[in-house]
Amino acid sequence: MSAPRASATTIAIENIGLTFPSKSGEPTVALADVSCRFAPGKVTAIIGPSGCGKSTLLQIVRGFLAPTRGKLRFVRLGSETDEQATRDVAPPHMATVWQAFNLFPWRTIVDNVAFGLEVAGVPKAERLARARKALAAVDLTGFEQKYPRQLSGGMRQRVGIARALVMEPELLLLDEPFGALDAQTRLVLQEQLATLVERSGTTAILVTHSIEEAILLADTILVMTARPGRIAAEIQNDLPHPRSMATTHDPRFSALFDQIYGLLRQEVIRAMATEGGDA
Ligand SMILES: Nc1ncnc2c1ncn2[C@@H]1O[C@H](COP(=O)(O)OP(=O)(O)OP(=O)(O)O)[C@@H](O)[C@H]1O
Repeated sequence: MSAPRASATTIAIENIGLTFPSKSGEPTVALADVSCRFAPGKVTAIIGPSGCGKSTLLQIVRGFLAPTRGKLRFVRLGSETDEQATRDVAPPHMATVWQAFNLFPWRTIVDNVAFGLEVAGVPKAERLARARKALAAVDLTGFEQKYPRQLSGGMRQRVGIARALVMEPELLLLDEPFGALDAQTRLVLQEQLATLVERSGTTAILVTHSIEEAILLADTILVMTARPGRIAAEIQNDLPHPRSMATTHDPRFSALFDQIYGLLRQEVIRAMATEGGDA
C-alpha cells in the first residue's frame, strides 16, 4: 500500500535562528530562537501570523535552508529516565505537499504521481502500480490518464497528496496544503488527510493559517510569535480520533479554538504594528 511509514525519529529544533541577508537595507530576521520537537508518529501543526517564519522553519527541516544559528537534529530518544541514551540518526525519508499544486501540465495524472519514483529509479511497472494505489487512497481512481488542466483545484491538490504518499515518507511536510481551495473542498480533504495520516502512524508537520485545520489534524499545535518567529505556546490536543466536522461541535474544540485564537490575535496585532513600522 502506498502510504506514509511509521517513523521512530524525533526532529529536534535547538535554538534555531535564521536571518536572510539583503543586498539593500536591513537583513530580515525570519526566525529568532526557536526550540521545539516534532514527535514520531504525531502530527504537529505550526500556526502564526503571516511572515513569522513558518515556511522557513519547514524548509530548514526539509534541508533546503541552513539555519544561521542553532541546530537541527534527527534523534532517537533515550528512555524518560535516560536522556543520555538519546542518539543522532539519519534524517527520515521525507515528502512535501505544497500549496501551489506544482504539477507538470504535460504529464498525465498517473505520470505526475509516479515522477518521484522515476527519479528514484523504480522500474516502470512498479512505479505505475504504486502511483495507481496512491491515487486510489485519495479517491482518484479513474483519473489516471487525465491531464492536470482537466481536474478541479481540489482534485489537483489530491494529486499533490498522492504524489507525496507514493514516496512512502516517514515524515510528511505540509505547507498550507489546502490554502488555495474553497471552504467545502478544504473540509473534505482535511478529513481525508486526517484519516490517511492517522492510519499510517507517520510523523507530519503541518503549516497552516487555519485554527480549525490545526485542531482537526494535529496532536500538538505550536503557536508562533510575530516575526522574528519564536514558539509562543505548545498546545496538546487530546480530542479523540477519528476527527471530522462533528468534532467542531465538541465543547473541547471551542475551548482549544478560543485559546489559540487568543494567542494568535495578540501576535497578529503585533505583526501588523511591525509591518506598519517598516513601511
Ligand atoms: N528567500 C528569502 N529572502 C529574503 N527574505 C525572505 C526569504 N524567504 C522568506 N523571507 C522573509 O522571511 C520572513 C518569513 O517568511 P516565511 O515565508 O517563512 O513566513 P510564513 O510565516 O510562512 O509566512 P506566510 O504565513 O505569509 O506564508 C518574511 O518576512 C519573508 O518576507
